[in-house]
Amino acid sequence: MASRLKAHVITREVAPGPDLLFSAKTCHSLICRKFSRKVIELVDNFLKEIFVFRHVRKATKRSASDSDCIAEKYSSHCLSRSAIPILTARRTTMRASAIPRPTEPLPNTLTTGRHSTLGHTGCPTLKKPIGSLPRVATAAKPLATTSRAGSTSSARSTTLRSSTVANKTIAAPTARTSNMARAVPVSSRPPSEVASLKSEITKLKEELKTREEQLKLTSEVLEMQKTNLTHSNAQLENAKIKLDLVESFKITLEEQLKVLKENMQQKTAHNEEMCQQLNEKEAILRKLHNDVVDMRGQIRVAVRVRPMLKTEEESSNDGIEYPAVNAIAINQGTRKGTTLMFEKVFTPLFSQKDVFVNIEDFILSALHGYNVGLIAFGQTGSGKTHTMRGGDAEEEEGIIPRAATFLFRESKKLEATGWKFEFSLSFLEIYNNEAYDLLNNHAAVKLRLVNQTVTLDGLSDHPLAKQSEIGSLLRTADKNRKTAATKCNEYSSRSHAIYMWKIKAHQQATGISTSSMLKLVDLAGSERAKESGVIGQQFKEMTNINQSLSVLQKCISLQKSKSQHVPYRDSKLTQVLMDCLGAGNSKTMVVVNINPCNDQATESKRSIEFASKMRDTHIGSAVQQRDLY
Ligand SMILES: Nc1ncnc2c1ncn2[C@@H]1O[C@H](COP(=O)(O)OP(=O)(O)OP(=O)(O)O)[C@@H](O)[C@H]1O
Repeated sequence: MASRLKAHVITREVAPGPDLLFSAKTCHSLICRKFSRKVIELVDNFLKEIFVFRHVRKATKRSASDSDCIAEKYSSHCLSRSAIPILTARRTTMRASAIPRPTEPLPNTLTTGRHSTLGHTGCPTLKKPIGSLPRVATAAKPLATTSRAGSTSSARSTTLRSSTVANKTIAAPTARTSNMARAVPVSSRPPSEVASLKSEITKLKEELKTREEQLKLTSEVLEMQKTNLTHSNAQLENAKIKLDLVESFKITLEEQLKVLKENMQQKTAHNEEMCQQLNEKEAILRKLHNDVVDMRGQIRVAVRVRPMLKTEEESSNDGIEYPAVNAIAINQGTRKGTTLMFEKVFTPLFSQKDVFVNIEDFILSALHGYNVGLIAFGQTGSGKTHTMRGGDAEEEEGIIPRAATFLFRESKKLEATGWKFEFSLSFLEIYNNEAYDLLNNHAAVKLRLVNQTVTLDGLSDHPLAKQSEIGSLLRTADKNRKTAATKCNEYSSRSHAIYMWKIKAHQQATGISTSSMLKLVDLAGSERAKESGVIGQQFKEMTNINQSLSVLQKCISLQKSKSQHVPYRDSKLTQVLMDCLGAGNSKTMVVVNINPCNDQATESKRSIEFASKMRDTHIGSAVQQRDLY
């Protein structure tokens, strides 16, 4: 422990000369030799002052000459001669790292007495154990030439060190020794040295002042930084508060989002359920609708009696009676006609719109995926073209343009339930038992009958994206269709016109796809050569018209009698209409047009009797035309 209690107080670290060493042993010796309290106090003060000096010097970089002043102070009058030998000096090298920090407690008081623990547990005169005081690196210059006096001290000075003692002993005279007299006071130093020291002091003072200013500046900067730090801390606090708010807001939003998601999921599920129910109900509705249509008859027949024309004012029209809403009887003079029942009887009072409203359900079946045929039948001039094509004015529009409007309107409604539709149009004319394309410069169309199915080679197909596109197509067809003036009709159709709609439908949800066909047929009118007064080409036309209509009637009659062979092949007209007449799976409606004039009663009666036959013709239930994949 004693070795740890060394107190190295180095004066020569600041001034050239030998180092002064107070070892634990020295202190111990000092006390054991019963130095007076005064001496010990002096040593104590010296130690303190040197300690303070070291710290101040470290902080202010004071010069070595200041330490000389301290040494001089003590050497001049403080330590007794007997103590000097104890304060031996020796050269010591101290590590810079061992320099005590300014916070290190100062040595306080040395104690005297035999029972001191100095040398065993540490120096009791110092608050910090002496041994813990560091060594300080020093230069090796002699402190003063007078230090040799210390080496000649009394017999009690036993710890003088080696050969360097004479040069290294600090001038530390005591009051009791004559060595004091040998100490060199400042006043006795050479003037040059004093001037140098003073200059050094002045420099030190200036440096101290500079340092103090720097310290002040640094303090101000520190203060500013403290203020900034406080400000930053306040900002940080604010940011933390905001972050907390944002966090809580985020949590609230997340909770709301969660609730919304749950609601959305529930509503989506509910929606899907509703859609499914809607689809199911729509399917049921369709089936019911088609069942109702099917129950009305195999070939549905309606009769339309046109009004009297201005050219017919001289004729009478009292021969036709309407015993019931769906009944008609045509009298021939005084002979009462048979009352016949039909799907519908349209009197001359029925407008174009009224007629269409009564048959639109039938056309709707085409959107539902069924093949549908609507045929206008009747003698020449009875109003077939008027019923099917109509006039240019909106209220005069016939079934063909109204069907276009209806199909687009209804398809939009069905699109709400997930259906998508594609429409395309083809217009075919059968003139003199040959087929032509009414939308392609009257190009010839070749009919091929394979397995009860007719293929129309060369017939152009025109996609229809908008309802407004139908107008130009109809005008083209009107222009290409053969008409001529006859005695019976100023604009008599000399051909059969078939307006064909191809309808493709697809529903994403159910995966159902259908391809159906709607045929709107404006037949040429049957006529008698005598009445129509046609000759030449028109006679040939009339013959072909009558022949094709005769085959049509024959096919319907044989279909009704469930004959094994129905001669559809005998005419191009019956080949094209085969699927509407019983060989296929179409829903078919025939509108029989009647001339109201009494003088046409025979022909009108023949027409309704044929219509009645058609009504009884079984053509089988229509089948939805689903696409198979
Ligand atoms: N319901 C009606 N209301 C008013 N006019 C009509 C009606 N039906 C037909 N007409 C008129 O009667 C005339 C003959 O009609 P339309 O040309 O349609 O007969 P059609 O049966 O087609 O004759 P064809 O077989 O010779 O072509 C036309 O002038 C037409 O405008």
